[in-house]
Amino acid sequence: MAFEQIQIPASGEPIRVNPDHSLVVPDHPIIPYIEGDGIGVDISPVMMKVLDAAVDKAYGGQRQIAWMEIYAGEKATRVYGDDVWLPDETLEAVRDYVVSIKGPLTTPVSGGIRSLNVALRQRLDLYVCLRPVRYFQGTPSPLKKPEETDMVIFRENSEDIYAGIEWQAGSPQAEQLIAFLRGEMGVTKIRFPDSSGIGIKPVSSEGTQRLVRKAIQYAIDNERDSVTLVHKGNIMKFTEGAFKDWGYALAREEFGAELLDGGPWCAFKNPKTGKEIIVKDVIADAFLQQILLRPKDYDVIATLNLNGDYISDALAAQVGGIGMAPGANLSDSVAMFEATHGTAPKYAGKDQVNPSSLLLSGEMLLRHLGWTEAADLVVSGIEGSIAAKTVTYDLERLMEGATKLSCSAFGDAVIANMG
Ligand SMILES: NC(=O)C1=CN([C@@H]2O[C@H](COP(=O)(O)OP(=O)(O)OC[C@H]3O[C@@H](n4cnc5c(N)ncnc54)[C@H](OP(=O)(O)O)[C@@H]3O)[C@@H](O)[C@H]2O)C=CC1
Ligand SMILES: O=C(O)CCC(=O)C(=O)O
Ligand SMILES: [Mg+2]
Repeated sequence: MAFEQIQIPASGEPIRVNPDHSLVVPDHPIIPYIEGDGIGVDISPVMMKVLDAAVDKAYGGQRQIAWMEIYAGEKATRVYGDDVWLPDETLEAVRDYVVSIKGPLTTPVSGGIRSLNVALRQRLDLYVCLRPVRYFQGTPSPLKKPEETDMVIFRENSEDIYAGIEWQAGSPQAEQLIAFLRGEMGVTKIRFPDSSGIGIKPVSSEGTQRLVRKAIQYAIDNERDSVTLVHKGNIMKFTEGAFKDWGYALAREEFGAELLDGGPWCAFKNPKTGKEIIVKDVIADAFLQQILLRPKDYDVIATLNLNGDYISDALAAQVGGIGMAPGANLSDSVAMFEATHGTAPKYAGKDQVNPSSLLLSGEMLLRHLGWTEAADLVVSGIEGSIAAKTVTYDLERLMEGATKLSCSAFGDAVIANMG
């Protein structure tokens, strides 16, 4: 395989995928990375340094990541030319090298380019956005008992209003669609038809089923107690309401769940442990207050794309903020890890922000490779740094007696605290 701009490291080998989707991971896997816009320049080098140190410490030089830079966002326009934000060879590399990691990418509000993050997820059909939310002892939190927040979000990543099918107010397309809706579909509820932009919200049974299947399987494999379908189905009946109905139907038909008290809640026995797993649902607005008041009631969360976006940042705040929140975009074979937060432009290049989101995304990557010893070292390094109260500005400003470290110095503290 030859690329135009991507340099393939001579020292590494690609990861391969077996027909059953399991990975064949060489000792020197080539891992593509996108540096990212804004604070990407701060956190990505720290992430690579920390992961390299963890792998070295865990395997004494026998294993090593061969990093391969690939390009998207502003850096891609510098490397490939003015209007190239997401080169085809970046998509090819993410697909063909199977496991990758990215920094955040800027999306302008209102006009300008569409989200490159959404484009990566859609074009590679990375249909699960997996965002675990856990508490690290000592992290400042607005909650009295932040350790009770322990949830894993499965956010549908390929459809919903987030797919970006929309037309600007006053455009010929918006006018044509509004005329069609009013003239041929009998729609009378568009309050200001002459000045409305229009967005479309596709939600399918196929998209819902594959997402909810993954969430339930995760609950089985990780011995979790419940899966909650979060939706706004009372208002958006045939999109969010259908998500709930299709999710419950899948739990019954594929996992043998039986109705509890006449339903719709249902439950089945975990085939691995015999323990009951409850499948339940909650309306999204109520959920946002319950995660603050009764976080212990929630475990694995399956939700639609936009809800998942909001819920990710809300839950992150409960355990210390989006500087601490990792994630992964997954298809059945390809995995692209990324932080939950964005490019935080006001901090770009200042070596200030918390790299933990990306470090913990890297920790998920190591675990995905089966390199659990190295993954555990990243966790212990972060735990040790927080316990020692040596933290970046976002945590320091909320802690008493803490020492404020730069982004890169925090990475060094994580390395020093491994073990
Ligand atoms: N997956 C992706 O690539 C994502 C990209 N984006 C994009 O990022 C851009 C900026 O979005 P914005 O809404 O400002 O959201 P951001 O997540 O970039 O930043 C919002 C605030 O969160 C805090 N924060 C973010 N990252 C960190 C960190 N690593 N350490 C400590 N604090 C952090 C900062 O808070 P404080 O000011 O209190 O210090 C920051 O001002 C947009 O273009 C958006 O589209 C957004 C989300 C995800
Ligand atoms: O694509 C973007 O710019 C924002 C994405 C986002 O907020 C997210 O995935 O959590
Ligand atoms: Mg978001």
